[in-house]
Amino acid sequence: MGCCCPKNKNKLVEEESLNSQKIDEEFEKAKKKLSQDVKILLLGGGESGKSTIFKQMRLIRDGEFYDEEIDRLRKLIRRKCITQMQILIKASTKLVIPLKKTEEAEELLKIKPSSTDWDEEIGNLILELWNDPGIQKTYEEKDKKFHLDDPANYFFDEIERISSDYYVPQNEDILRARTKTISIVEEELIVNGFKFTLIDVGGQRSERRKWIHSFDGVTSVIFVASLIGYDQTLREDNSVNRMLESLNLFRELFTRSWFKKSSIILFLNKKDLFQEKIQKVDLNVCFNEYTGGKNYEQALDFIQNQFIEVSGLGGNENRKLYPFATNAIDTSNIELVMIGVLDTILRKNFQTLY
Ligand SMILES: Nc1nc2c(ncn2[C@@H]2O[C@H](COP(=O)(O)OP(=O)(O)OP(=O)(O)O)[C@@H](O)[C@H]2O)c(=O)[nH]1
Ligand SMILES: [Mg+2]
Repeated sequence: MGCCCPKNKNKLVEEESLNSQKIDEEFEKAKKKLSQDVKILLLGGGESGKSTIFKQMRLIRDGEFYDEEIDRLRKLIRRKCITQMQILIKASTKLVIPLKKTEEAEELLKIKPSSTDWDEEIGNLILELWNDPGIQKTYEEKDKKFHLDDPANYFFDEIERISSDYYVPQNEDILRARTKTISIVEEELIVNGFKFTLIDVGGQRSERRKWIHSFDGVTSVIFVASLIGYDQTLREDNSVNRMLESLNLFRELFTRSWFKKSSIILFLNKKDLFQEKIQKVDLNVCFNEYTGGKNYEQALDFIQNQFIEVSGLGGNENRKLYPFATNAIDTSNIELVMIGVLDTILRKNFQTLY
């Protein structure tokens, strides 16, 4: 029989803990050097939250957004308020939902968002319409019957502030202002003292063929999937469910073996909106076999397992999938998660040196 006397056992434990302490110390020393070469690619379907995570990283690095960006974003946010309300008005007509504020609706439809300067009258129109029960009823039909940007209600609720002459977009507004990514954006970033390169690409179908150019030398992929996609269809194809598209895309990453050597991190994003949606829309609209009802944890677990299953990494000890539930609007959540992600990536890189 092997040695089992307490004295030797204690010695073994001591040696093991000394060893792991030594590895930790070496890892801390190597961390700075290793992080220089870390290249992380954000992948995932359209509107999953990649660029919002990218923006958060820049915010964490710089502490604020630049003035010239703020000017552009003020215009973008106001333009969005007009276009999103126009979508709601048109949807109400299509769904035959009567409005009380028909004159205001006609006025707003006449505005050309890209060539009109903002004035407070536009803000008043939007406020009146947002308070119209017909518009509220139409809003409840979004996702099921038509597409609207996820944060549209946030901007409408804030319309008086946004409409004011003194309006300066706050970080919360900027993080919610959406523009579809149509290029590849690469930036050197810093979290917790460690530099790395983050790459953001467009997630809609037409953008994906550009991805291949970003794959070179990638240390890690953060795959971003929107948790609320289970009752949404793609903007680019109304017959395809967003969650299923995201799972297919994820499967493709593994079947094509593009990232054989990279660590794959999964961000199950928009957990804040998911928490609300799961109370109203059952996950079984997308997955027949789901029986967990409105329970957030069960629903989250179920979705996570779907991703683990398609990756085929469930039983693979050498190649693990690292899942995180995230809220890309919440700076402290993203900072905390990124510290964990970087640590995981660096440790993996470190292990390959030995
Ligand atoms: N509430 C909430 N909104 C989010 C979250 N993540 C992203 N959003 C919003 O969702 C919208 C789409 O996010 P983007 O970051 O532009 O999505 P993307 O993946 O870059 O989209 P593409 O560029 O088309 O591929 C934006 O309005 C974001 O503010 C989240 O975790 N919570
Ligand atoms: Mg984007």
